[in-house]
Amino acid sequence: MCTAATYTTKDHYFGRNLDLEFSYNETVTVTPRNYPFQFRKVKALESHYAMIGMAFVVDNYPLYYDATNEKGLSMAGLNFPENADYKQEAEGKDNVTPFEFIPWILGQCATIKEVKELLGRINLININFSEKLPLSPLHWMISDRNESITVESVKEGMKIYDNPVGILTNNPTFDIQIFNLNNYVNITREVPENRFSSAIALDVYSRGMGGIGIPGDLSSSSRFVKAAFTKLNSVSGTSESESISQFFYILGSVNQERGCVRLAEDTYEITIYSSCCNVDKGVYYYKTYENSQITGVDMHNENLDSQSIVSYPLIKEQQIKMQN
Ligand SMILES: C[C@H](CCC(=O)NCCS(=O)(=O)O)[C@H]1CC[C@H]2[C@@H]3CC[C@@H]4C[C@H](O)CC[C@]4(C)[C@H]3C[C@H](O)[C@]12C
Repeated sequence: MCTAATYTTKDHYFGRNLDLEFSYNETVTVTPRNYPFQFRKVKALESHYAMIGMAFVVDNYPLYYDATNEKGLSMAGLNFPENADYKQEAEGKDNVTPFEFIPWILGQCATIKEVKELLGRINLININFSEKLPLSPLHWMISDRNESITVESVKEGMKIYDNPVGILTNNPTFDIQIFNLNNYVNITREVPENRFSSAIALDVYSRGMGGIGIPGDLSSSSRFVKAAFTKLNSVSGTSESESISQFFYILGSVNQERGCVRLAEDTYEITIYSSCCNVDKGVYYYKTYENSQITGVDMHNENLDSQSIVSYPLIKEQQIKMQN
């Protein structure tokens, strides 16, 4: 499971939780403008927008999970089992594999408007990265500073949804996730009134009772509701520190704590990392399951005109600041 989110204060923020039972050794990776991006079927991008994000780098190829380019366009891939359906190569289309999708879009587009143009020609094809790394079933959230869309390649074809909430989790398909919010029309952050019945006196004995009914479990449809409510009601100062703190609280509202979701005898799904990218400044912040300190990588501290990718291994140990 995973959750992706956007948030706006003075600047714009994009990030995600990666929830999984293991990790691939992902790194915060900057791809500069002149790194030649090879693709299996379409022409290489010899020069393109620079990007920063979380990637598993294999044979000098960054397999991005989520990233932001220098224009502030961002994109994240999230699990979409049973629903994702990739196609055969088709003539007259841009045939791009799912593991090339993030570089293909972020390399060339600055806005959602431009993304929609490219998506009109794209065909997500069924080619594995390697035998060891077969395709994974994903769907994507793509966001610029003003809007977000959700992209799903399913049996019936490519679906592009406007995403007015700026949240994405996993199954079911996005139309159902959005429809499901109707069931929570009654939820409020205000002190609730007794609308149950005037025949009985009901007491608001605790703060937060307007939220009773928001799901607290870790299923993907429940996380969608919880994260949407938290994000849409978020209030924070506009400084960098206040913005990213609030952002990590939004993601934290749907954290997976070890022990709560068991996959096998000794295997539990956890939030491996949470990220928050300031898309205006190109700074990628993250926390890991064991390291609750925020670590940052600034893409503009790298030479963005170079040809070589730069990767920072995650700092995973807990950082404790002793006060005495
Ligand atoms: C598993 C993750 C989603 C997290 C999630 O939702 N976990 C719940 C699992 S469960 O639903 O609960 O069982 C997703 C998100 C991004 C993915 C990588 C994208 C690049 C690359 C694409 C290649 O084609 C295959 C290897 C590759 C490294 C991918 C591996 C894996 O697929 C990643 C990490």
